[in-house]
Amino acid sequence: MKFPIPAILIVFLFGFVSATKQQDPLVDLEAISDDFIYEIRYATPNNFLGETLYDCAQCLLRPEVADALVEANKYFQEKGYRIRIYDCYRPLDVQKKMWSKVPRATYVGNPYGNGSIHNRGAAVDMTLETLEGCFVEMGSEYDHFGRAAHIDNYDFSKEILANRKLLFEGMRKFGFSPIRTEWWHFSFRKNTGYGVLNTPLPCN
Ligand SMILES: C[C@@H](N)C(=O)N[C@H](C)C(=O)O
Ligand SMILES: [Zn+2]
Repeated sequence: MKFPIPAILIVFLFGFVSATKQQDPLVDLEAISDDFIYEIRYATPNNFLGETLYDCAQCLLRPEVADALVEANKYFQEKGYRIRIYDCYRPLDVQKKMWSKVPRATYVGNPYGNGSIHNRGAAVDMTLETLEGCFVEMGSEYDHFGRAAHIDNYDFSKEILANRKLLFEGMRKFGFSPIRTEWWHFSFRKNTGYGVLNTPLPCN
């Protein structure tokens, strides 16, 4: 099949621009919006490893992922909720520590395989709370690695199922997909196009 030269050039340029864009540096979510609540668990010992893994509590994401999350948060705010962030970008070395404790790809991305979408700055772990700061029950604790966290488990009260529905529907509208085994984890679309990073969080 023959393509005219300008068409080939346009396809090439589009590919180049979008590949470059996907390697854009990470942005700090707090610098672009004041409307999130942060509880970065891996910056505290209150996590499944029981140790502090980050030197500071920051939510870094690829720019287009951060922008989409801001839009998702606006959507939830209109409904009386807001996003509480548990984790964003995660350096590959931290992923290795997690894997040494839980080497199960259903719950922790394999750092010796494709890595985690968190390592690419394109995933977020989060929940919802009301605008008054009240807890919204999702059926399990964050990082509970078991059936109570699975999104295809419907063995919950109507209230919990409604809360999960709100969460998943809202996130999907803005390009985020959940994973089957963790209700709190959302990966942004086209996520494997972003490179894996191992830069520590730039704490000042
Ligand atoms: C460890 C947990 N919070 C998580 O993010 N798991 C997914 C599968 C990941 O590591 O990418
Ligand atoms: Zn996650």
